[in-house]
Amino acid sequence: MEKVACALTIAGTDPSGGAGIHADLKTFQELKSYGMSVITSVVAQNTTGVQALHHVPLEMIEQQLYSVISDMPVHAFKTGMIANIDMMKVIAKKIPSIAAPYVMDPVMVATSGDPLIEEQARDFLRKELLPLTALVTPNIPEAEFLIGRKVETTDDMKKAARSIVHDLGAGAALVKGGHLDGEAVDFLYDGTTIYSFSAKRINTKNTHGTGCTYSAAITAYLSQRLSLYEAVDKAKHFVTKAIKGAFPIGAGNGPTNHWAIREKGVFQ
Ligand SMILES: Nc1ncnc2c1ncn2[C@@H]1O[C@H](COP(=O)(O)OP(=O)(O)O)[C@@H](O)[C@H]1O
Ligand SMILES: Cc1ncc(COP(=O)(O)OP(=O)(O)O)c(N)n1
Repeated sequence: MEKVACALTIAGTDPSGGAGIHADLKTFQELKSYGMSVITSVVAQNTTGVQALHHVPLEMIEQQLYSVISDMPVHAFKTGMIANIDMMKVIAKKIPSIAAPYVMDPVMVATSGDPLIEEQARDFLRKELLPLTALVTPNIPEAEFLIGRKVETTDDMKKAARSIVHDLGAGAALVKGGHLDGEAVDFLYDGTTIYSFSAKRINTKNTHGTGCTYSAAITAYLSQRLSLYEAVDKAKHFVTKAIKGAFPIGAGNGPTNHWAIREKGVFQ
């Protein structure tokens, strides 16, 4: 029988299709991993922000996890939006039974600035979920929260990546530089070596879903048994292409896009 790489995302939804579960599944599909999902929250949102949140009941999150894990192979998985401590507890309990690399996108606020997780849950995520990861992928504000100090330079980014691994117990850390000026440079620390991944900054406001797409691409490549370095390297190329191809649709920050055809006059 042929083997298929299977990737799972545990996250919230985005009916406008740019972020969350929707971005993750599109990315898995494009990168030729078989995509599966467990929904934590149904989020009414679009390119302008978050309009409403509905949290899936805990027993239903647990049931979805059971349905996937008891029947399907999982070769790598990621988490995105996990809104509160109770949800985190349910997920943390199941993680040890998934024998696959865990990529955490420590989602806290949307690009629009709307909060996606409860204030008190941030500490739980740092103390209880982070040590279970193979990789965590914070942006600058997320890294600042995790280590409790400012991250303003590339040197600070490298130090943050080291702290997240050595002081907080993550398997590896990828600190992303999208929120700084200049080159879009990210630093990966795997416990021994710092690697950098750099791309020319693209002048666009259409970055809705970049973090989701990037961590999903890493998860897809890990599910295909690439090394952590190779997975991040290929995912960086993928997300850069997706930002280049982002759409000026919607009134706010348009979604990233990797392949849909952009013809003059077709969009808006
Ligand atoms: N304008 C941009 N041009 C090119 N790459 C970017 C741009 N903005 C972000 N990136 C890259 O997109 C990825 C996501 O980064 P970042 O914006 O820092 O995280 P998040 O989307 O979670 O806030 C990183 O690889 C970052 O370097
Ligand atoms: C359900 C859900 N999960 C995550 C996000 C964050 O996406 P976005 O606002 O685009 O920020 P980055 O992916 O760029 O960090 C979301 N909006 N919704």
